[in-house]
Amino acid sequence: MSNGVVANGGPAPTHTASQRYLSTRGSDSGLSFEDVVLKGLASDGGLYIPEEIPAAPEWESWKDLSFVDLAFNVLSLYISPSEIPADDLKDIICRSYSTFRSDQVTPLIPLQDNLYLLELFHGPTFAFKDVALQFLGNLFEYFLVRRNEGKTGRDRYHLTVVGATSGDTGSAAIYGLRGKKDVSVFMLHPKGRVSPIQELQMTTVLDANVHNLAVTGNFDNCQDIVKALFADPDINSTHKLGAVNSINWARILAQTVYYFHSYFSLARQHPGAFQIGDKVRFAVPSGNFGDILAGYFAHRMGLPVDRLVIATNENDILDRFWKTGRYEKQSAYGSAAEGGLEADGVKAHEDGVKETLSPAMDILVSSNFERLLWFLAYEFASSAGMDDEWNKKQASQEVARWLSHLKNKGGFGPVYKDVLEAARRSFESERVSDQETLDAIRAMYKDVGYVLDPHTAVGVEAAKRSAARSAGDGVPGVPIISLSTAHPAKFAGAVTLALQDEDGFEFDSKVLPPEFVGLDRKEKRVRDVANDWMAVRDLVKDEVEEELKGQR
Ligand SMILES: Cc1ncc(COP(=O)(O)O)c(C=O)c1O
Ligand SMILES: N[C@@H](CCOP(=O)(O)O)C(=O)O
Repeated sequence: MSNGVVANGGPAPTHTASQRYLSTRGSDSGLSFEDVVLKGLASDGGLYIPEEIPAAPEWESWKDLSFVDLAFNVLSLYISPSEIPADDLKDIICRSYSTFRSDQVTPLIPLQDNLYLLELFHGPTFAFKDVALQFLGNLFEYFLVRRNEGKTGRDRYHLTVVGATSGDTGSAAIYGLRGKKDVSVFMLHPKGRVSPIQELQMTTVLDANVHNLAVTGNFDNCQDIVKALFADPDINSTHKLGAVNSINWARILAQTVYYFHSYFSLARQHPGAFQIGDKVRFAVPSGNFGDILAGYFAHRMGLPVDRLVIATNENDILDRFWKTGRYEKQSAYGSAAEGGLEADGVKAHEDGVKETLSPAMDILVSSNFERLLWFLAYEFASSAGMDDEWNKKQASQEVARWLSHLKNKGGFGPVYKDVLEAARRSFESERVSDQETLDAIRAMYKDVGYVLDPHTAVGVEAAKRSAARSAGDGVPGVPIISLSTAHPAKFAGAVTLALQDEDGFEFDSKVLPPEFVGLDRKEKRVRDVANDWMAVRDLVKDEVEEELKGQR
């Protein structure tokens, strides 16, 4: 296909056909939006990407649109009316954002100087995941109602969602899917390694279709179990597995909207001073690389992005890649885990993951990085002057090779110089320690009275360093939008640690929203499971069977 593409050139947009999708590892191509949303992960283990990135035509004219209308325009570039009629898509979008507490959905807050905070936590579970998962929950429901029309009993398409969470995806997915017909949800979290509020948000949801599994292990173990289930042809075909993690393309797509929205908010806040067409920088607290990848897509669609600043905590595989061109689970230049140390008081597990104050980013391997790698490899292949099919094939082969090295040897790289240079043209990266996170929370509270959550603080610290670097290079003045990915009340421990000695600070009155009060007195449901994908597979099968018996 065809229309309005920036990735590979092509004619002007007409947007009558949906984008087609391919797997980053090359085995699948030509899939529809509905196929990739329901399948989640490709059968070769790859992630789905659009075959082309559409240019947003006349995006400048979207400046005064509401969030919902803007979302409709952005999503329509990827979903044609032949796949979801326009009125239905509008209805799905409206319902998804009617659950948010802010009428702007994702408001932009001026913090200081040229620094702005994009508050993404006004959805039901107080984290940025709601923006995509409210939409994805309604999208699943829409496709299932359509597929199951006139069908009864075992003929109905029943989706078995399996997801891994370090805390936020879990509750957002559960709130997006609880009580929905024809869907069961299994969320795996690392036992004891999510914050108390996050755990309560998940385990106090008692709907029959919601199943919380506490895995003895870390987040990467949970993610590996999910990927092993998707790779198992048996359960995948008998149980029609679905994904809610950012491996699901719909997650990334929905998140591109707030990059556009915040850009326009900035223009509206500064008429005259900030013109449409001026560049901005985005700083993004990063773990699985989904949120910042959405920014990359917005940029490729035409949004004037100067740089995307990756902000990692001490689990810094991304930062190390941007500095060295190597993507390795263990740091070659020494980590607390290798030395068995407790650097800066950070607990390092034998598995290499460090337990930090920003636990949602305690990730060894960032799954969405694979999608960026494909585009970088594609750009590199395109310089050889061959046809587009060849370029795509080359990119997929390269990605498959890199990912196989990651799996079998624990890493790959250094990548080709051109690939790293292309990565550095769009992105820069920063690593922020726990101590620096606490300092950032404290400084922002002292300076402007704003309470940052620890993940957001990692982003803000990175944003400030990025601004300082630009000023040093003689190019000051680019506004920076730092993404605020969670409400501070979700991470009481870190926030209290940072602010307990500040005059007048009191967590319950200053930070805690009424929605969290009394959560710990509610009934909970959760099952402990070993770090063993086959045990999880058997449990999922049994539980789905029970659920279906109860319904039919
Ligand atoms: C609060 C918070 N901030 C940042 C991140 C990192 O986002 P991503 O995994 O999309 O890079 C997460 C988890 O995904 C999160 O829950
Ligand atoms: N930080 C995440 C980890 C899963 O990331 P996802 O964006 O791929 O779902 C979480 O909160 O669960």
